Amino acid sequence: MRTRIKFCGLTRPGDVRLAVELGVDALGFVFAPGSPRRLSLAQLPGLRAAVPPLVDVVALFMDAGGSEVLEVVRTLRPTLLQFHGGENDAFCRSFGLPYLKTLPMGPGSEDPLAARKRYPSASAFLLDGHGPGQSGGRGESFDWTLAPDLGRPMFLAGGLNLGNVGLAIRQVRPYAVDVSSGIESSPGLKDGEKMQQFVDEVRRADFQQREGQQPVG
Ligand SMILES: O=C(O)c1ccccc1NCC(=O)[C@H](O)[C@H](O)COP(=O)(O)O
Repeated sequence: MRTRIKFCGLTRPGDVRLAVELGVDALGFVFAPGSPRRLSLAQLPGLRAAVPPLVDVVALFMDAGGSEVLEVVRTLRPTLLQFHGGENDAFCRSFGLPYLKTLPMGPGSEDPLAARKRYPSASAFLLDGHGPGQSGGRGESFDWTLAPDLGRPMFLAGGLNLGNVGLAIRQVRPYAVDVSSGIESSPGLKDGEKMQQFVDEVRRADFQQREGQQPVG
């Protein structure tokens, strides 16, 4: 199976267009308070217009109120929601869209096998490197040997970059990899070269898995 790719924290239509050209499967747009990647409603039409069919548009929230989520859903028309905070399953599913639930994997985090039981409606889980209650997009990795089979598609996130994503895929075999700061020149501004190289590394790791090859170098 090929590893799906989600780029998170996009803020510019040009970055969106390049991600689409590179074949990225899902694009994450951040609405978390205090994030350097947080978008205003005014930015959304231009970003949305840059996404063609068959690419997922993911709206990411962290403990937002229902009215804020609804306003973004109306304006952005996401295909998936991502909840990063302490939202419960009833809230996450109340918008009538499939959702991803982020599970923190940093120090002090709950066992993900216990945490997933509280989200029976989640379409997938995203394991991220930060601790409970913290924001993401900070390049924090975690011990991948702690990533269990959650019985649903798993997105691996936290500190991925072009230097480690191949190893992550070989070791964890996630459904998808999710990256934000590892493909940026500064928070919110994606770097075209890094985006391209990240995708190349994922494709290379998938090819090696398929062909049973050992990595070179
Ligand atoms: O990206 C943010 O600024 C952000 C703020 C608050 C909550 C979540 C946030 N991002 C979550 C993501 O999905 C990131 O892609 C994920 O944490 C991975 O980030 P990175 O370690 O920088 O690749």
